[in-house]
Amino acid sequence: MSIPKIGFGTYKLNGTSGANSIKHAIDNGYRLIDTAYNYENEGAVGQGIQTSKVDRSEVLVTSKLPGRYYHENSIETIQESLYRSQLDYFDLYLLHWPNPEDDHYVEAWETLIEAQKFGLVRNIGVCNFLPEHIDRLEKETGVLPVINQIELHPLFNQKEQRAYNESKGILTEAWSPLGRASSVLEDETLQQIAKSHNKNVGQIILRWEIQLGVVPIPKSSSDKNQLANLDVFDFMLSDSEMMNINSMSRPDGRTHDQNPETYQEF
Ligand SMILES: NC(=O)C1=CN([C@@H]2O[C@H](COP(=O)(O)OP(=O)(O)OC[C@H]3O[C@@H](n4cnc5c(N)ncnc54)[C@H](OP(=O)(O)O)[C@@H]3O)[C@@H](O)[C@H]2O)C=CC1
Ligand SMILES: O=C(O)C(=O)[C@@H](O)[C@H](O)C(=O)CO
Repeated sequence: MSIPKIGFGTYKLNGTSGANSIKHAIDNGYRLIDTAYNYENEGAVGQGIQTSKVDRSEVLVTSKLPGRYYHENSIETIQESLYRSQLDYFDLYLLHWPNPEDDHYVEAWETLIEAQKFGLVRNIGVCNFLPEHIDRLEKETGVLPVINQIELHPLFNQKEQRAYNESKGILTEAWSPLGRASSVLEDETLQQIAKSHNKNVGQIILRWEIQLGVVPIPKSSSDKNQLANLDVFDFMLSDSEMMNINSMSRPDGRTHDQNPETYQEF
C-alpha cells in the first residue's frame, strides 16, 4: 500500500460542521482520512468526500472496528460502516484497541482477514497493539497488520514500539500527534526550534514525526491549522534538533491514561 506522509484525524468532527471540515481538509490537500465506527462520524466522512472536489479513488479512508463487535457479526459491522460512509470499500480497516482482558482480538483479526477477501477493505491493520498482541496475531493467523496506529507525540515517543513495528515491516501511524494541543505546544525547546525555522510548534512536531518515519494524522477543524499542518515539507530538522525533541519523552507522557496493556474500549 502506498500512503501519504501525513493524514487527517476526524475524532470530534461530527454532523454538518464536521462534514464541512472534512470536505475542506480534502480540498486543502489531505488524501488520508482517519475515522472509526466509535467516532459516529463515518457519515460525515462520506459526506465530506462526496462534497469535495476530489474523486473518492484519490482518497485513502481508514475506519476501525470497535471492541464490542470483536466476536459477533463483525462483517456486518463493517458493512454498516460502509453504508454510513456511502463507500464501497475502505482502504484501511483497523482493530481499534486490543482489549486484552476481553481477549477476542484474534477472532476479530480473522474477521478482518475475511473482510479483505470479500473486498470490503483493501488493507488491514491495528491500533494500540503491543508487541505481544502482534506476535499472537502472527502466530495464530500468519497475517501481520500493515499499520499499527499508536499514541505518539514528543511527550510519548514510543521508541521501542516503533522499533518493533519496523522490525516486522509494519508502518507506524501517530495518533494525537500534536498531543491533543496540550501543554506540549507551549514547550520552550519546541518554541525555540520553531522560531529558528520560521514555523509554528505544531509544524515542528509533525516534521519530527515524519523524520522519525511515522505517519501523523493531526485533526483540525480550522482551515488555518489544516493548511499549516500540511506545510511541513520545505525544511528539515537537524540531527541535534531531532535528539532534543526525542529527549522530551517520558513514561507518564500519555495524554490520557490509556495504556493498551490494560485499557479496554468498547
Ligand atoms: N486509534 C486510536 O486509538 C486513536 C486515534 N485517534 C485519531 O488521531 C487523530 C488525531 O488525534 P487527536 O486526538 O484528534 O489530537 P491531535 O494531536 O491531532 O490534536 C488536535 C487538536 O490540535 C489542534 N490543532 C491542530 N493543528 C494545530 C496547530 N497547527 N497548532 C495548534 N493547534 C492545532 C486542534 O484544534 P482545531 O481543531 O481548532 O484546529 C485540536 O484541538 C484523531 O482525530 C483520530 O482520528 C485519536 C485518538 C486515539
Ligand atoms: O479517539 C480514539 O480513537 C479513541 O480510541 C478514544 O479512546 C479517544 O482516545 C478518547 O480519548 C476517548 O475518550
